[in-house]
Amino acid sequence: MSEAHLVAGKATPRGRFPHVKVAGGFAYVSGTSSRRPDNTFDGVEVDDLGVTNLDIRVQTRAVIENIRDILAAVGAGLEDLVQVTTYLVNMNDFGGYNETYAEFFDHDGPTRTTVAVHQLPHPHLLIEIQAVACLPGTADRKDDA
Ligand SMILES: O=C(O)C/C=C/C(=O)C(=O)O
Repeated sequence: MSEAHLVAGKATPRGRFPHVKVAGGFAYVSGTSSRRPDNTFDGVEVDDLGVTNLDIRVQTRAVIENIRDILAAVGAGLEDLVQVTTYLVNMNDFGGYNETYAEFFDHDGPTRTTVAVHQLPHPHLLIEIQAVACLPGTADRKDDA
């Protein structure tokens, strides 16, 4: 038994899949980017000369905040995350990503894996994160007992 959710107010998925699926006391969040509901992106600026500047810190923050909003729709929060997989298009961005990540999580946070991939679904994207949370109030959580 599982329950798929499209979350109002978040960017519409670019394909036929939900933002998050709840199953077995866990919430599985689809790959999430810095895309805004109007399909523009946080962490993307075009200057007066038409040069596009991409900011890994701004994108990382926006991704995590989008995941926070998606989790809120199923009654969970960033503190409930148990596993995170991060996709970067360039490992040179690891430092900026890692610094911003540390503003949200510590060593007691979710397990994490970070990999570099050839491309993400839009050329302005530097980062995408997929995550799993353990829902509050489920039998798997010792701290709810
Ligand atoms: O929603 C986005 O902006 C990026 C994520 C897309 C996917 O992960 C996907 O289409 O599978």
